[in-house]
Amino acid sequence: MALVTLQETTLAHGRGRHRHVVLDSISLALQPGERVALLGRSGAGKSTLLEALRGELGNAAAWCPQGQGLVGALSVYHNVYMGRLERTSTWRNLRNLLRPEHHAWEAVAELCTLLGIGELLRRPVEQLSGGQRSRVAIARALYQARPHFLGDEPIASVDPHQGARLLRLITERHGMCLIALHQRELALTHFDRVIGIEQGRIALDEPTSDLTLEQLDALYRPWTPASPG
Ligand SMILES: Nc1ncnc2c1ncn2[C@@H]1O[C@H](COP(=O)(O)OP(=O)(O)OP(=O)(O)O)[C@@H](O)[C@H]1O
Repeated sequence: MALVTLQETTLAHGRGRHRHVVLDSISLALQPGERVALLGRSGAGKSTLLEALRGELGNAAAWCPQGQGLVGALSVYHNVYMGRLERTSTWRNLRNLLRPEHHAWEAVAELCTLLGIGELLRRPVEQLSGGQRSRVAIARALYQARPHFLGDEPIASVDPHQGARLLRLITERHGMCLIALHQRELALTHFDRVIGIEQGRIALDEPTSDLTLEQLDALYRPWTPASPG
């Protein structure tokens, strides 16, 4: 049985005169255990689709947002710890903010070491590089320890080699993974299926074994509105 299904669903922003349809009457089903890459040009609707699926999956999916949503003034430890804030009481969270609990510190440290940022635990996130921040955001999503994973360009700021390693870490810890990215080679090598969106529709939805780089490149070609008549 599919984990989540969209059936002729239209996704839009705004209301009334300001309503802007991003994806029109799309259908898709995500299966347990699938690793799915989400591709499409900037503005194609990847984030919009991820938000809709996030609404469907709720707490079953860890969420790694675009732009990371980190708190710059807080340490790496505290940003990662925030992945589980909702699971503990406000009082305990406040106490942990001032004086980290030993077992929470150990768990975050272990995760950060795995991601190559173990030595940065006490460093405020605002003092990190873009790639280091990406890894903090991924650590925070992994710390959520949810069955599935939704990621909006989580490896955008890292080199391909590191990107491949991070994708492996994410996919081996989750059942279904749906990850937006622009690295087409990694989409082919680290995923089972690619969903490509273009001009308000799902233009491609195939197993990676049936796909070539050229087919993925086609999702990024500049498009011109159809000429009249
Ligand atoms: N809150 C919003 N209100 C109105 N329009 C929005 C809103 N968020 C996104 N859009 C519009 O919806 C369309 C799809 O945006 P979306 O962020 O889903 O694209 P994307 O594929 O994730 O792009 P990128 O790769 O640049 O992150 C764009 O035209 C964008 O301007």
